[in-house]
Amino acid sequence: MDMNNYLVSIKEAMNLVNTNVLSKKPKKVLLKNALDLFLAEDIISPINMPPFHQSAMDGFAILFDETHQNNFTLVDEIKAGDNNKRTLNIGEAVRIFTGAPTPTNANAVIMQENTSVENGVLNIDDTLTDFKNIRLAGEQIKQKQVALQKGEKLNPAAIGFLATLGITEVSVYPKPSISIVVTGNELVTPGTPLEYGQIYESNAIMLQTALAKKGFTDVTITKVKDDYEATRAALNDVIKQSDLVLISGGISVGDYDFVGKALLELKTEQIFYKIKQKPGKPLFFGKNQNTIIFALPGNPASALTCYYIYIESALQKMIGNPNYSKPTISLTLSNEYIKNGTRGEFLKAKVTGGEVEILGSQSSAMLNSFAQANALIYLEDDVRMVKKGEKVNTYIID
Ligand SMILES: Nc1nc2c(c(=O)[nH]1)N[C@H]1C(S)=C(S)[C@@H](COP(=O)(O)OP(=O)(O)OC[C@H]3O[C@@H](n4cnc5c(N)ncnc54)[C@H](O)[C@@H]3O)O[C@H]1N2
Ligand code: MOO
Repeated sequence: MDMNNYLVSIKEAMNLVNTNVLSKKPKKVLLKNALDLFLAEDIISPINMPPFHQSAMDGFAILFDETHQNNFTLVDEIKAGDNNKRTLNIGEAVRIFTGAPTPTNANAVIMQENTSVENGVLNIDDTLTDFKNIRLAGEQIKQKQVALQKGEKLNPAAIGFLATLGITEVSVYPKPSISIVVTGNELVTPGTPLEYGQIYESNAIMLQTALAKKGFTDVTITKVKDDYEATRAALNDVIKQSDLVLISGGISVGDYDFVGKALLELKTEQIFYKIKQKPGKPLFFGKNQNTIIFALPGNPASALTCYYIYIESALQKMIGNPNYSKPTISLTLSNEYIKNGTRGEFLKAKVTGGEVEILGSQSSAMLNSFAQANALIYLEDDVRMVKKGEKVNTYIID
């Protein structure tokens, strides 16, 4: 691995993530486990839906023609679920209920509010039109037609729709298994008193909940000390076990930053290391066999920014989202900001109404303003300042 000083641009880094992360192999899953996953194949309807001509109302199914438009003879009753496949003669009617199969040649259902019955004869106070209140067999979808196409996202309606067709399993791109590895001698789990020199570990729970928010829950967390052997052993394990490894800290140039060296030792292919951006300059992205690896800078705001900008896209690629792009809008800025340096910047920001405000505490070590942010403003490398009233490119984080 070349831990050199070349910085890729933000655009290059985004492209490299998009081109190097591939979807997982499709897998059959039960429909109830397929929410928000993407179809890996077209779904062909095994049946007509509805499967039979169906009454849309409680009332009477009739067979009329131009000579016979009233005074129908009641000959039967059919309720929902009845296995009664019958026909009518002209001038006949059956009592019928919503969802019941209409007589196969019935040409209208009249809702009961518009009828009266006397001595077995049905009188109608309604206009008669062909197939009034009848849901025709196959009118929603016909057998062998494509119900949903490959690449469609399975929302609850899609899942319901497939269930109406009797489908129980679908082939989808599964979610990745994810390992979060947290490095740092100084880190203590919240709940324990701090000693001098220690801080509370917060990146694991932050990343874990960010993943959970997007439906990624197959996550394990490993904590390692700043020790080369321990780091290498932990990374070796998680790389073997996971589709995606997110490492926090230890990726910079300090004497106790062992992540880069360990990844190299484990024959990880470096795709990039360091981006011309603030925060999150020392972001490492690579592959080891089929495992995608991001080594995130330990500074909490840097780690989370990298998650939103790069890892969310990688996750969408992994689950086969065919057309994902980060939700971006151009908004009017409500305050001014002077940018130092030539790195592109992602600024914690708050969108209210049609405007966006750059928040205070932009330090990559701080989360206090990030906690109130719902957006990241992207300023390109060559921007020096942005003024109130200017339009800025804003990524919505939700
Ligand atoms: N000589 C240089 N030093 C540094 C550079 C540089 O280019 N040259 N880059 C700086 C930048 S920018 C960043 S970002 C950090 C990244 O360093 P590491 O990824 O090696 O992260 P650590 O040193 O382990 O931690 C940085 C910071 O974050 C705190 N931290 C780490 N993990 C957690 C956690 N899980 N929960 C809460 N806080 C965490 C850690 O205590 C440090 O304060 O390097 C700069 N240095
Ligand atoms: O790149 Mo570091 O993430 O700015 O603090």
